[in-house]
Amino acid sequence: MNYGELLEKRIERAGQVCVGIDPHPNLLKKWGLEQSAASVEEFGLRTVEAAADNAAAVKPQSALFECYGSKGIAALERILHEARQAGLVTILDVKRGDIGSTMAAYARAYLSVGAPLEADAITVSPYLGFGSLQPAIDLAIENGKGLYVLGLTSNPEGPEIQQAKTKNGDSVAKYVVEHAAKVNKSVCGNSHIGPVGIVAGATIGDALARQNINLSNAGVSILSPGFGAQGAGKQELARVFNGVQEKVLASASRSILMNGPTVGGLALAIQNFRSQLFE
Ligand SMILES: O=c1ccn([C@@H]2O[C@H](COP(=O)(O)O)[C@@H](O)[C@H]2O)c(=O)[nH]1
Repeated sequence: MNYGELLEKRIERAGQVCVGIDPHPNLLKKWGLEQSAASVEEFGLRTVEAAADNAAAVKPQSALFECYGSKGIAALERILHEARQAGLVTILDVKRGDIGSTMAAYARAYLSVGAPLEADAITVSPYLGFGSLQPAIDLAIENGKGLYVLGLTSNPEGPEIQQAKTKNGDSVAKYVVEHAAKVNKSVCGNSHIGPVGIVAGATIGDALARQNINLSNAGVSILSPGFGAQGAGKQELARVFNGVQEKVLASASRSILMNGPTVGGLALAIQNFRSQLFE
């Protein structure tokens, strides 16, 4: 099964919702956990349990595990493994991007079958040139994995680069989307979700329309952070993604995780997030 098929199947069952696993120090404290690798593992596993029946995907934030060194990475490995066992789509938010030869190694680290940090998809940065991502694209296609390329990120600093104009007058973000669409078309004709998705924050206002970015025929899954703690809600989902809402995988971390530490509290928060956006 390729990434698009996996995601579609899971969304059909549990909705267009992704739960971020971001064990920030203040959340660990709120959950009554100390700051340690064992705690972030506990934090992640409880979140996975809560998401298992209520979300399509989980998105661990790699940085918040890397803080704890090798033990934090081991915790991340276990969480990714358990999430995949639970049938969740795993998107590792690791925002990798490097020259092609190194990108190939990053791709092997996350997108190889049986790798310790194997995920179903990862986030990648196109700012060394879209072509630098080719080794990751190739491995994703080979192994039925996915990539989410940073297109229009949810943070306020994003537009200065992402919405800057390229030589032909189009924005960098439009260029990124067009390249993603080209890959998806070559793999699956754009009628289904292809291996290359786009990160587009729910906080970007009318950026898609202003830059004439068409996501409807691009074969992309749209990973959309910005909900909850960053301020976006149902109105933004409708306005920002007018006409392409069915492609959105809405992601929230802190606004859900603040409802821990119990699995029941987290599960309810995920259900509420889903119903507030999609019902
Ligand atoms: O454009 C982007 C890309 C990634 N993120 C990541 O998503 C979560 C958001 O957390 P919240 O607590 O829901 O704000 C976090 O891991 C970011 O690194 C993003 O916010 N925007």
